[in-house]
Amino acid sequence: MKSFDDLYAELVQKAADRPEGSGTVAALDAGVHQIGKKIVEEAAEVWMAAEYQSEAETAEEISQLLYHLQVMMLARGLKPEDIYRYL
Ligand SMILES: N=c1c2ncn([C@@H]3O[C@H](COP(=O)(O)OP(=O)(O)OP(=O)(O)O)[C@@H](O)[C@H]3O)c2ncn1[C@@H]1O[C@H](COP(=O)(O)O)[C@@H](O)[C@H]1O
Repeated sequence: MKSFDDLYAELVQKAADRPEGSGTVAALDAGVHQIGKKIVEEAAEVWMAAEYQSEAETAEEISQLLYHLQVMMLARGLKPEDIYRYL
């Protein structure tokens, strides 16, 4: 099972290697404004899933929000440690 840190390491590699078809590379190229819009969209989907959908569906939406937050971390040059210090 993939952890938060595992996913971050994978995304760092994607950003460096820039493989064809990577959604992460496309999102990073689109920039902070577009990534921010996606975060807001995914956050709303988490909210709606938590109110009206199953636990599994809510968990999936949360995973997608975490992914897009990690893309924003990469776009702004933030590492997990930079976030953990505030937890
Ligand atoms: N965990 C994720 C992940 N979660 C969410 N997403 C993206 O976020 C979107 C969220 O889905 P929605 O249901 O909101 O779909 P949507 O609105 O139709 O999506 P889009 O039209 O915006 O693509 C998905 O379509 C993916 O593009 C993710 N994209 C990639 N990953 C993982 O990130 C890694 C790198 O991925 P690539 O860069 O694509 O190789 C891989 O391990 C992937 O599994």
